[in-house]
Amino acid sequence: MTKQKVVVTDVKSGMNMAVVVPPALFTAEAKKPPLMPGYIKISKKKLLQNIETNGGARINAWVESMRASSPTSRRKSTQDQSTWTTKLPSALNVFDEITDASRGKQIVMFLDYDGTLSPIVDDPDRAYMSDAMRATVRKLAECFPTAIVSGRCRDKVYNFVKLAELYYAGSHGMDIRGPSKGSKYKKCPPSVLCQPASEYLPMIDEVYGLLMEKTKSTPGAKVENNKFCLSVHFRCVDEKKWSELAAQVRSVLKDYPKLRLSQGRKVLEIRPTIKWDKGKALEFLLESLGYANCTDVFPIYIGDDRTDEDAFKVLRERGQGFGVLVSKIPKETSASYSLQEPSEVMDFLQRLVDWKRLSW
Ligand SMILES: O=P(O)(O)OC[C@H]1O[C@H](O[C@H]2O[C@H](CO)[C@@H](O)[C@H](O)[C@H]2O)[C@H](O)[C@@H](O)[C@@H]1O
Repeated sequence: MTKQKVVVTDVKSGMNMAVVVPPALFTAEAKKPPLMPGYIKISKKKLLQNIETNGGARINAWVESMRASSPTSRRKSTQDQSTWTTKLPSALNVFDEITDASRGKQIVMFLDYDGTLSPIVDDPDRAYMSDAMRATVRKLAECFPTAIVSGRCRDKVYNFVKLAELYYAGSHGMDIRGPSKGSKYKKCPPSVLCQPASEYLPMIDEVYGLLMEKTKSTPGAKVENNKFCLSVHFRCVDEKKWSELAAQVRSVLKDYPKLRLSQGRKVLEIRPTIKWDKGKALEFLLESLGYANCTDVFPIYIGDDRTDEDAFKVLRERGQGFGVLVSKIPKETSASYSLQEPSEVMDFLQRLVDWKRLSW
């Protein structure tokens, strides 16, 4: 029997899952045409009921989702690739269209860090950004207000980027600070601008301790404290141990209903259930910069991860600017354009700088 891949959101954990299930679990909805090659849209409620009653497979669903979050887990077919580039053209190929659309408007740049400005590496503590990328981002920030929006703790991402003239939104946007010096776009003092989850700090610290203890028996697992959220990395965990790790994380989180789980690239991300994400951070930053109700603002958000989708969606809903997804493989996304990897991101940023300097 052929198995099928579907994307659902776990209503209890809030986690997006791409799961592989046998056709017996599908409703008639599954017969509708797929959204993207290899994916089928079905009733989330029905699928979750089916999953829950079909062997109590919550942990299995997590593991399937963990597999799906690995870029190498999907084979690239020629059809996938051509659908992908038709649906999401390269931002480099349509550069003139982009600059035409922004004419007369204030471009504001939002950049994710891992996988966007720095290549994905095994050790999260060694995800360095190249000097060339740093120099490009520095020039970019001279041309446009620029913010880094990351799942990482703000101090940590600052220590990688090391540019004081930028805005930083760490912990998936739950910790926002303005430029500490040298920005002509500084509209506010360099103090902390927004920390909507500060009451969760003690809980996050407690859960960090529990997860460290619980996961220490799983070789390769790494828990990262991102201040207002936590990351449990499984990039270096043997795939055979993923269900063990998922069970360990689940056993801790079941006692913390005020925390939710989402997923990034080979990482389980734990954060407060508050309605705040990278999309809200983008809106907050636009407001701080004085562009809240402006029609002539043109935000560009570049990111590679599921958590960046919240920001892409906000841009679509506002009908302003656009999102650029950094990915070599097809993904469901609300972004409008794509770039394949950080080196292409650097080329795109450099072209924006050159274009802006020509028009000065
Ligand atoms: O929003 P981001 O800036 O993209 O942060 C998301 C997570 O990025 C980091 O993890 C990812 O990059 C690591 C280094 O390349 C890689 O080892 C890991 O597998 C990726 O998931 C960061 O360590 C996490 O805390 C962030 O949540």
